[in-house]
Amino acid sequence: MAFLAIDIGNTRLKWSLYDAARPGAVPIAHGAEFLDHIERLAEGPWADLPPPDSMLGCVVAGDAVRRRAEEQLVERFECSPRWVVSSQAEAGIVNGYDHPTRLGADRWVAMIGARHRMMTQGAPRPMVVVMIGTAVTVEAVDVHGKFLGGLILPGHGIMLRALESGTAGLHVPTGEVREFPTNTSDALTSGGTYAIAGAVERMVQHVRAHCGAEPACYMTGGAGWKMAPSMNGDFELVDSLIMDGLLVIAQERMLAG
Ligand SMILES: Nc1ncnc2c1ncn2[C@@H]1O[C@H](COP(=O)(O)OP(=O)(O)O)[C@@H](O)[C@H]1O
Ligand SMILES: CC(C)(COP(=O)(O)O)[C@@H](O)C(=O)NCCC(=O)O
Ligand SMILES: [K+]
Repeated sequence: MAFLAIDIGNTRLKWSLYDAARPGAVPIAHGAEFLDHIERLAEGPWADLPPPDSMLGCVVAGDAVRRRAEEQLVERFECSPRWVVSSQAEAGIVNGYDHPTRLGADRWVAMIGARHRMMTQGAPRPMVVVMIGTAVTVEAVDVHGKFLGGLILPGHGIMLRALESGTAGLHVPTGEVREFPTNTSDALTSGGTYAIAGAVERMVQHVRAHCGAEPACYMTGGAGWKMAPSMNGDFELVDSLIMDGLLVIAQERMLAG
């Protein structure tokens, strides 16, 4: 029962094909396409794949992008598209958002993936779940799996473009992360990196104070590896957090009939 998981963010579509919708499954194949290249999937990376029996995805890019992905799915696999919508509760997470369905589906699925991982690692703990994609999100989840709330920040690229377009003198190549930057490139790169690291540190403090326990901290997203060396504390970098969450949800829904 092959299963295809898809995550469409604001920059790239990521996909993973598994032999079954089972948490912990190893992908048979996986890939990522920038949104401009979605039309290549059916005749490119998907051309020689065994067709999945089902799929589940999350999409936060617009409706037009979602439709282009659905066209590829139907063209290549005749597979009915199914997309996760954030809800009141699913797979161990309870949604504390004012309007639960307005929470980005990628954030919801990543928390579900993180909670599942944390429960396999030992006793339940609160969590901080960080996603470094086009935007950066920093979620707080208590020991019972309640999503308390989260931060949204601009990602590295958006921060740099905002500074470039809002100033006369900030057009420079990417620099290095330095504690005390002494040139414009390093100052910009370090500023962006420590803005994210600082926001994450604050959320860790908030969770520690609110929950009275040390949170388990997970980080994911296309630019997670860039942030990892600059993070304080014990962050586990898990590239597959969203795919893991999709596997958990797909299996639970299958078991529920
Ligand atoms: N191969 C790559 N080369 C350069 N940057 C990358 C690459 N992959 C990811 N990134 C960085 O990660 C971000 C996109 O990550 P991703 O998780 O795909 O975002 P989203 O989910 O928002 O589409 C980009 O903004 C970019 O900074
Ligand atoms: C915050 C996001 C833009 C992150 O998108 P991404 O960086 O993964 O492309 C996305 O999850 C979103 O559009 N959320 C809806 C608003 C919300 O979660 O409150
Ligand atoms: K994402």
